[in-house]
Amino acid sequence: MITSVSNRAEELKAYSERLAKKWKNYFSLEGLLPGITPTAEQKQVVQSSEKQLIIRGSAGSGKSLMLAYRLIKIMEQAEIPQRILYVTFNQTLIQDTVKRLRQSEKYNQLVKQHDVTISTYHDLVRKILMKECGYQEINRLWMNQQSIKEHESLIDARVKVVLTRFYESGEDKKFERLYKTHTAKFLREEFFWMKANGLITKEKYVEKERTGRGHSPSVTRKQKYTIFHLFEKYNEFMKTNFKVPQLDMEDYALHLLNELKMSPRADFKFDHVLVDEFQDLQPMQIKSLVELTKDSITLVGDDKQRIYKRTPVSYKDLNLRVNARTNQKLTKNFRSTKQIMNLASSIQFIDVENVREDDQHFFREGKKPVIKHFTTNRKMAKEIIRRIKEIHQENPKMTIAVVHRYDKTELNQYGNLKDILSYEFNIIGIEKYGSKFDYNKVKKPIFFTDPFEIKGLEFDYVFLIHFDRFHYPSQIRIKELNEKYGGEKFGDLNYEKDYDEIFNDEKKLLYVAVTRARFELNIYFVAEKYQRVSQFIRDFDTRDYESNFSKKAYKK
Ligand SMILES: Nc1ncnc2c1ncn2[C@@H]1O[C@H](COP(=O)(O)OP(=O)(O)OP(=O)(O)O)[C@@H](O)[C@H]1O
Repeated sequence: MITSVSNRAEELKAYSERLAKKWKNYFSLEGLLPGITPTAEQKQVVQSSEKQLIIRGSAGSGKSLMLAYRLIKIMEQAEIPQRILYVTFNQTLIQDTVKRLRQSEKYNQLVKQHDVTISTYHDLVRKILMKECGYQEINRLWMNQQSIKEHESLIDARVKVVLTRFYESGEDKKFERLYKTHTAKFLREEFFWMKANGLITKEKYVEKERTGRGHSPSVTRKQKYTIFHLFEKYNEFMKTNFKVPQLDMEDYALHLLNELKMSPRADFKFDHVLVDEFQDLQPMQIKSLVELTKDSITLVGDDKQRIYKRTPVSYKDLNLRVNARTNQKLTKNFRSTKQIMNLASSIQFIDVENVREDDQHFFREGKKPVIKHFTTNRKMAKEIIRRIKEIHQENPKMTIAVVHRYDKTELNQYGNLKDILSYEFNIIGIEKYGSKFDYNKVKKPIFFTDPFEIKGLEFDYVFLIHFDRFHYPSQIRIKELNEKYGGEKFGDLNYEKDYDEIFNDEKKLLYVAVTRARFELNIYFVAEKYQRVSQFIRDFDTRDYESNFSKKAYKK
């Protein structure tokens, strides 16, 4: 009798503890941000109390928004001040995140009680290394296409010095000969790949198969020893040849991991880490963020939007335990119309699931996207100007982006589309994304940008131009590939694999660009004949778009 009473008391105690825990973890999402009523699946990912959580979902499903909600939840439920880190890809996305969070009364109240850092990965690590670990000046890295290219060219030049010294000193005689195609640029790519994946010991590098980057030029096992020697020489050069030791962009994660290994209880660790656009972080960068976390980590992303090269990794190697509870998905789309997403989700990739997202639900409907052919730039410009003026007449505050693929020199040339549009509109770059504009002005703002710069952002109307076979896929990339192989090499398995990979990457860029549009998507191209349209049109179902040319040839 006595035992049974005490058992019951135990049971009751356990029950009330479970209930209390449940209530403690319960967090009300109502009215946190104006105009937003989270869906049941969104609530579920915010409420999750998993210490490691990965949230996936197609473009516009509210991943970034739910990450912001999780940040607020963490702050509200904490009994003592927390150190919280929110990592996003670039400066524009930081501004956008802060702007979004500031709209929440609750965030404004709570943020004063906690230590919240919102930063890009590289800025964060730079700050930790300099402020906490005694590193000397580290140059700041900007996460945009142009700065990344400049950084890569700088490193190419340094690798070239190392390579020249290697040959001129006669040291090369002691090693397996490299091919002519093993240029400084190739070596830099190889070194970055090694660092990004943590293959920094001879054994690991020699054993690792080549994945997630080009297959050319080929490298024999013996040559890998030569390359590893050059890798060590390069690292030494970066460390000792300058007034202060230099870091390349893939060094950051390795240095941070090293510091964390030396002091596992480091003060600079965070209680909670939240990561947006995690598909574009490298394996070692993700690993370092996992290690930088004391309590919880949430990562959100979409593999279809991966626009920077990354090797497929096993989560286990990154110390991430992934199962059904820790890996969640959002399926309702809040940004784009059903018609825009129908077109976007028919783009076929070779490295991510190609399911036409039938489980996806939509918040809004609209016109079918239009693909239009023009014979001259002027004619296209005239149509863009006409349509934008029409949109502005209805609502001058609508955000509009023209997404081009000009390179830097083309952009400075006279007579390009930017030039023509600037007579009518205030042409602005993506760095102004968070700015306020005076819409009463005659010249209204329109964004003129390339697809790399607009990940994570959204616009009411998108005009995607250059949808021809020279720009999608970029013929510059195909040309570089052909140079590597000494011409087109169809029939050569490696060439074909690399060729397909370029197609795949370029399709992801297209996916990112088209999924930025909220209400309307216009896809334009200029060519003598409409048959010069991008080959990617073949992925689309002809019923999903309108065109001013015959679609017959593109029917599947
Ligand atoms: N429940 C909701 N109610 C209303 N609007 C919502 C809701 N969820 C998300 N949105 C809106 O949908 C848009 C897309 O959200 P968000 O930017 O978070 O998507 P995402 O999945 O991060 O997109 P991407 O992968 O393209 O970065 C935003 O304008 C957001 O405010």
